[in-house]
Amino acid sequence: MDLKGNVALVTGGATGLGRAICEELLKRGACISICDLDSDAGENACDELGKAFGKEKVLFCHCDVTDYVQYEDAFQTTLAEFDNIDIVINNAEIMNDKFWELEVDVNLNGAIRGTLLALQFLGKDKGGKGGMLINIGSAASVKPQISTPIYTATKHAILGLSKACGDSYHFNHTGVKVLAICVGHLDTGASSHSNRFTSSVHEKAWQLDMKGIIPQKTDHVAKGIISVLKEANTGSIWLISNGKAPKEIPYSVATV
Ligand SMILES: NC(=O)C1=CN([C@@H]2O[C@H](COP(=O)(O)OP(=O)(O)OC[C@H]3O[C@@H](n4cnc5c(N)ncnc54)[C@H](O)[C@@H]3O)[C@@H](O)[C@H]2O)C=CC1
Ligand SMILES: CCCCCC(=O)/C=C/C=C\C=C\C=C\[C@@H](O)[C@@H](O)CCCC(=O)O
Repeated sequence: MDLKGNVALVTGGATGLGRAICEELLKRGACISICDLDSDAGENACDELGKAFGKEKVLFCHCDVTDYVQYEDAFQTTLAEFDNIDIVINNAEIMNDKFWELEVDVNLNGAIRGTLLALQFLGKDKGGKGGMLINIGSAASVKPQISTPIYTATKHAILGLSKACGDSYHFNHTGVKVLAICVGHLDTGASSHSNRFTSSVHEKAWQLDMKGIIPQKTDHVAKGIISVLKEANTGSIWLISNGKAPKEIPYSVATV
């Protein structure tokens, strides 16, 4: 897919899946703004990707998604550098139920801040040109991860946020397509720290959560995300897990 001339802002873009997404976007001609709390990793990613794809195409903005003002500054800086923002990817996260208030603030409140800012900066009803907002969910958005109930709660909430904001009622006003892409386990090696669980019972449950899981390469998932970007309908939910191709999944709710 050709993304020439598009500008994407990616939170948590310094490492892991976020960085792989940045690389795939650059390969397709987009400019990227890496927004991350980790300045060393962010500057490093900016240098390396700038060398590979052109310095003028890559920007690093130090940004803590728990801080609305910093997050808004990142949008302003990106706009000043590239003149437009077409794609926003809410990817930053932590998985640590021991620090659950921070976990909620990064994973859920951070995605809410990113959603409000994307609608403010991209929304046609706010003078923008429309665009696309991708919220990165997890397999834990649709199947409870019993070792980390609070992480599970944050990732379930991503679906409600994306479905409601991505409804065609809102899209007709804003021109901003909203998708949730749920990702299964990655081979980033981030999975094994024991100090992310609230008790030894929860830590033991991790073995059950990991049963039958095939960890995925970040570049496989990043490619999958790019492949659904343009064709997906607003409000749709996608799953990329166990190394398979992306598939659209239904949003199940009881009749009310
Ligand atoms: N690692 C896995 O197995 C899975 C990951 N996911 C989802 O994929 C996405 C990416 O995960 P990974 O690449 O594994 O994460 P990671 O831990 O490798 O990278 C997360 C990035 O977010 C940044 N970050 C953390 N807190 C931040 C904050 N307050 N403000 C700005 N940036 C912040 C970190 O500095 C880091 O660069 C997340 O949304 C995660 O929930 C979903 C399923 C499985
Ligand atoms: C059936 C449920 C499948 C759930 C898939 C899922 O979401 C799995 C996630 C697995 C690992 C996530 C790791 C996240 C790591 C970051 O929180 C970490 O790199 C941040 C460093 C701080 C820390 O160690 O706490």
